[in-house]
Amino acid sequence: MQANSCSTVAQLQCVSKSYRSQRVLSDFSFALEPGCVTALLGPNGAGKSTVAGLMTGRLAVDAGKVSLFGLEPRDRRARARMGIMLQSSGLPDGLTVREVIDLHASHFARRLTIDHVLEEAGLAELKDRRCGKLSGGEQRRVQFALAISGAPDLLVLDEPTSGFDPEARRALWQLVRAKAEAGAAVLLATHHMDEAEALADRIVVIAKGAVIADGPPAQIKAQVAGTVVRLRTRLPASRFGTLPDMVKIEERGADVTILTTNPRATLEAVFQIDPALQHFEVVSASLEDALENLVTSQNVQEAA
Ligand SMILES: Nc1ncnc2c1ncn2[C@@H]1O[C@H](COP(=O)(O)OP(=O)(O)OP(=O)(O)O)[C@@H](O)[C@H]1O
Repeated sequence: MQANSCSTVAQLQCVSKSYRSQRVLSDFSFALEPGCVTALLGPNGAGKSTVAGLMTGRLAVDAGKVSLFGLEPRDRRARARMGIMLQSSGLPDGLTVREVIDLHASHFARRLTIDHVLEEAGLAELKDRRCGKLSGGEQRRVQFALAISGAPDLLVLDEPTSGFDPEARRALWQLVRAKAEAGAAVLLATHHMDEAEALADRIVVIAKGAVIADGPPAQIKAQVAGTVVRLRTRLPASRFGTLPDMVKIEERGADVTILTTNPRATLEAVFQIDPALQHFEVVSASLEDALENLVTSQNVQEAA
């Protein structure tokens, strides 16, 4: 992905941002391309919402430049091409679902029809319900409906599926993919690995306000090349505390799970400690393990 590609939808160039004395982003650069879901992944407080806030013009940079469709992000012409679903945004309790979508969509020249939005967001049956009487998950769906109602070229979704049941999550993922396939650029801020893996064409991992990995989901996984060794042992996990190439270890009863970068060396050491070991398996690390590994190794490098 070329940061300066002419097809870039949104771009942060060498951006810095602090809240009072706390520096959240330093010299941060990042760009979004059309037709691509970019997941911004990272631990709590990494700066994901701050990146989304700067890109959408809700926050102002201290230094550096943000451009949206080649314009200032607060420019009305740029905002007209963007749909946003934030972590928290209230809906008017007294308006029905249809009324609130109608009201919101009326600000956009290129709006979709209300019936189309209701259908796409799976809200047709709830259209006459007052927003104050919706469940948390249903309110999130209305927020998604508002985000797509102006037929945006850029969709910014901050933790879009929080409060969703598994079926509703998958339904929203399908809708988001369809928007990207139709050409929209999608920025997805999340700390759910399964969400990033299911949805994203590209994952950008940030920790402490810096990009520590950027690539397709498979590449992020391969970058760590971690392997999980699972054991069932009678020994306490503390006996395995200093295995070679071990990234982390977890114990649940007799089951011990070890994330390692060298399964052969780790297993050889395990057998030396527990020669009677009968039950073990070796599997590829999940994206979640890969992320944890990346963030941990970044912290270790910083401490060195
Ligand atoms: N308005 C604010 N005033 C002061 N500090 C803030 C403000 N907004 C965010 N921060 C701080 O900036 C840092 C980055 O916050 P941000 O919300 O961007 O992270 P995040 O990656 O989105 O976190 P989360 O996953 O928890 O939503 C955090 O330490 C947070 O406490």
